[in-house]
Amino acid sequence: MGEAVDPAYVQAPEHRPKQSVIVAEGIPLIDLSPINYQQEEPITPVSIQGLIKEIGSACKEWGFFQVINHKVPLRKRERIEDAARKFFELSLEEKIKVRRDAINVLGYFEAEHTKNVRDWKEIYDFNVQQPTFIPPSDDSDDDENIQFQWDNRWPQNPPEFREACQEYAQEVEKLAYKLMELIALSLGLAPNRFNGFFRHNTSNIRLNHYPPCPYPHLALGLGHHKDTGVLTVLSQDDVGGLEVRRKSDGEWIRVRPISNSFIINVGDMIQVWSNDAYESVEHRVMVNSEKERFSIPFFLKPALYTDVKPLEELTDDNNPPIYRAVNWGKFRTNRMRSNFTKSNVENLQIYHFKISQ
Ligand SMILES: O=C(O)CCC(=O)C(=O)O
Ligand SMILES: [Fe+2]
Repeated sequence: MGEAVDPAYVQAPEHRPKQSVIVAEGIPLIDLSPINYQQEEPITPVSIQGLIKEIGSACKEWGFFQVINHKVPLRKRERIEDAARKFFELSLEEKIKVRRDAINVLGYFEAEHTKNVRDWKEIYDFNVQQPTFIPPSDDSDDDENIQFQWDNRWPQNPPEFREACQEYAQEVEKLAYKLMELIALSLGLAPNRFNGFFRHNTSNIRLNHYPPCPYPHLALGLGHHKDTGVLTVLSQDDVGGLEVRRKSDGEWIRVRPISNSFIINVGDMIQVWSNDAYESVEHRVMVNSEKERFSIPFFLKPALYTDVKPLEELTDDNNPPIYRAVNWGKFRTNRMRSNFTKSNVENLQIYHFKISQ
């Protein structure tokens, strides 16, 4: 990545980062110490009314919050961070041995596009569960319906990479399910209401590396987007750069790094299940010319065969469903194609599933 500006990375003027950064009050900070997410039984709502309220209003007002006292062991988090750093330090030649391609959707990739502009980053993706592979339902009207391969592609180096990734995945997954119980309760649902959707889940973890960028005022580490899945649990380092679109006024707000915390955000599927009670909110990542940055999102995602539609308990005559069913496998496949290269068509977005009123 030289000094000359590569037009592939240049954002349209309205999407370029602003020089002044608003940190303001920022997204809500929620203390999870009232729950013990290690226990197997669903949480009992009585003792945690306050927490459920906080989660509910954070989901409604921001779609984002930050959690502390989450009980994911710091040691495991540091271990995967260290493995990620060592992996990205390898030569490009080494890294492309596990490079993603049009069929293998997991592994290393350095040419991601978001909304058809190239992101200033490199990534590594792995699935949390080795899938019992269930293809998106037979789709004869879709001539681009390719059979993707979902096998994890582990690099040889650093040697501890695979173990570090898998250990961390287990811990962060437990946290994600506990958060789903809290979110269910905050919507007035039974805590285990969402459990059934994740038996053959397609959850994945992404390692993000944003190298220093010589023209940070023109490019973005990651262009503005919404997360397509159910829930994201993100670990960011202390550099900062993540910005969230504030719902109240549309301003971009910087998320302040807090050590040993996680950033949680609602994805498109919660938006559909909740019939817009909780919305998936836009976010993006700024880069800077001095420091590289690392982040590790865990994306909770349902089984490929899941039809996601507004939950019956949350809809009635006065609040009719505003979405038709979204088949997760098809939605994901379609989006995956568009992340791969620059294309001339608009990406499939969740609003395309809105029932016209
Ligand atoms: O790097 C970050 O802080 C955010 C990453 C993100 O939003 C994503 O990978 O979807
Ligand atoms: Fe994201």
